[in-house]
Amino acid sequence: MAVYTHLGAEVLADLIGQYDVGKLVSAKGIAEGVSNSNWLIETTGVDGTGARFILTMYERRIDVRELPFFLGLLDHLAAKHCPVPATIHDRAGNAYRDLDGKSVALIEFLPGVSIDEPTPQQAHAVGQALAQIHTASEDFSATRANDLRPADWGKLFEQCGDDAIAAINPDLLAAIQSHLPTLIDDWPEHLPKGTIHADLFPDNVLMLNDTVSGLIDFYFACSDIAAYDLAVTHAAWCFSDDGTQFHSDISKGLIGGYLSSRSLTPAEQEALPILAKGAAMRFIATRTFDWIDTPDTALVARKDPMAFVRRLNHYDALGQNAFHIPDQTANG
Ligand SMILES: Nc1ncnc2c1ncn2[C@@H]1O[C@H](COP(=O)(O)OP(=O)(O)OP(=O)(O)O)[C@@H](O)[C@H]1O
Ligand SMILES: N[C@@H](CCO)C(=O)O
Repeated sequence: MAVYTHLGAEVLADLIGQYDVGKLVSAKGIAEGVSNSNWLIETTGVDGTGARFILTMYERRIDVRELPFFLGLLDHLAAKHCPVPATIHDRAGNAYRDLDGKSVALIEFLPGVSIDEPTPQQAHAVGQALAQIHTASEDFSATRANDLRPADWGKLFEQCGDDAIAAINPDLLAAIQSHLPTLIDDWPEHLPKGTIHADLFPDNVLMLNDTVSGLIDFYFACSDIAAYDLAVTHAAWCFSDDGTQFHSDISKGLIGGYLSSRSLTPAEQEALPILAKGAAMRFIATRTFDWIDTPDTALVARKDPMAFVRRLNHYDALGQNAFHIPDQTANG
């Protein structure tokens, strides 16, 4: 369920009337997603041939003061022909509006479906699209600090408390205690930074066959290490959901796709194992926090932190061999 607020037909028609998109035809709540309320909006379109949009109401987690960064980034990337939805501005030029004390944005609808089990070709397309947004955002001037860096993972674990963490699974606490200090001490701060998506999971990618039609949900986007974004995407795409199986063909496809559009420096390549362990720890941290914070009777399904402990152990065991850097493109 992800429609937290009821919007009546008149309120919606009045809202859509603030944009040059034709008249409201229908609005359907979208079940996917947990952070915001989303509706699929159909209008008559400016020329009467019909048009579709996504209306997002920002419910929680997102600080409204950060909306200019997130929505400005979408506009910047869309203008550079990256597969991301542009925001629709109202007649006064606003990218977002206030509706009964909550912020709402109207966003371009992109076709496509999220893929659960990608093929290597699809992973290649995802890697390429990720590199494309890294390159296209090089001249995006706005910045946003990443609020989920190694020290922040530590703070989340402190808030949870060791006993509560061990109660989920003793191996969870053991993995945190054995890896977090090194990740904090050895985090490769010197690597090239830029604007990153930071949460490019399969549910945030829309695909039409082997083509990426949409990268969505940029609400963790921030200014940080570019290769960390590749590591996050690797951790998100190259394993079975529960983290028990590593798919090396997907890894090859993803990294090959990334390198086809943006090269990795030798330092970035060398840092991939620690970045990937960090990526796993970032999702262990938020999943552990959410697990403890969300009652097991809640409507929202909790995500298992152990799925990322298994990824962390895999990266720890394989080191550089978890990545597949083709020699001929390695240095651009
Ligand atoms: N621009 C878009 N075009 C087409 N469909 C979209 C678009 N944006 C969102 N969607 C659809 O809406 C669903 C929910 O969007 P999203 O994942 O951004 O939700 P959320 O609640 O904001 O995020 P989260 O997944 O972090 O809880 C997506 O799974 C997708 O089906
Ligand atoms: N994609 C994340 C949730 C958002 O941070 C996860 O699967 O844990």
